[in-house]
Amino acid sequence: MYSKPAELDDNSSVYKTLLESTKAIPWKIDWNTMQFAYIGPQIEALLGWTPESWVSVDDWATRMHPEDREWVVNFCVSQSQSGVDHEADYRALHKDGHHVWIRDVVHVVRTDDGEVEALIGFMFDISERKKTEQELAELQKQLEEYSFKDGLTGIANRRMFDNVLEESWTHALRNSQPLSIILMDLDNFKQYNDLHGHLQGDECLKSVASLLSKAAKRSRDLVARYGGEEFVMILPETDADSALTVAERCRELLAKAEIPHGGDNTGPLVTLSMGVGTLIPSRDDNPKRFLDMVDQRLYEAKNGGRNQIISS
Ligand SMILES: Nc1nc2c(ncn2[C@@H]2O[C@H](COP(=O)(O)OP(=O)(O)OP(=O)(O)O)[C@@H](O)[C@H]2O)c(=O)[nH]1
Repeated sequence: MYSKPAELDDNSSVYKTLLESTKAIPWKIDWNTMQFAYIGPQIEALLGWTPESWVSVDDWATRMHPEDREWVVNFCVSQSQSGVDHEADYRALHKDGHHVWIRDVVHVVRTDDGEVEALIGFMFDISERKKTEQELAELQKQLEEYSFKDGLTGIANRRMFDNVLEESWTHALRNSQPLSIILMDLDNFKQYNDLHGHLQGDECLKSVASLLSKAAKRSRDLVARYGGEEFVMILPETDADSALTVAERCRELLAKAEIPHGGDNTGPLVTLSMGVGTLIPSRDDNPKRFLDMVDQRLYEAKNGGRNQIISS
């Protein structure tokens, strides 16, 4: 039978020093009593609780974030009962009340006849790693938002518009429902920029985006920035009369906002030209042709003297 070399016993103080000088915190739990047989003194520096205060597994479980406790305890108990080494990440409670992210890596020690005898493990402080992970997740979220959002005005961008149009088209086709689109373009905006400066131009675009968002009231309506000084609205399940009502509401809201233009040969206020289109899609149509038709109406509105709505 294997017997431990004598120098291992002699070296036990060396091992103890080594264990207690690592950043990872060693511990041992006796399986029969569920009591801590040992925990490294480093635990106090990490969590504030003295080593002596870790008496039983209950101390371990109660010093855990309530949202983590149930699954971590259940997981660790079931893995240990099956004799499987395992690890778990959870938030441990610091004595002063805040939480510290811990990774507990657990080895199940068994007797020669296979009975679980003890659990030994190391706790690692992974708060830095978790912080980085959380920051990355936050950045990812922002990136997703930026890629579907127009950076200047905060409303949906062209990419979002393309996606929503595709989706609304399919829905309308499947359910034989009307779909409306309003294309809008600010009048004489080049002159506005020339007169008031590009920054003021940007402010104007932001105000228009905000008031258009108020004009589209249903949750499935979408207002997007289509391009420079062009905006677009998708109005699902909306017939021609209702779409015209929304377009008129846009014009009224802009008139009420009274954004001064003041260019030569323009009215005193900023205005919009609009093309409105409605159809119940059939298999012979496609979204691009529909958009071209609405764009043609916008063009007519411009040619007809601007600040007007062409809907048929
Ligand atoms: N400030 C600002 N101006 C923009 C932005 N995007 C486009 N524009 C300006 O919008 C103007 C559009 O000019 P045009 O296409 O000639 O149209 P317009 O002067 O509005 O004339 P009509 O459409 O015929 O009424 C250009 O001067 C662009 O520089 C932007 O993000 N910010």
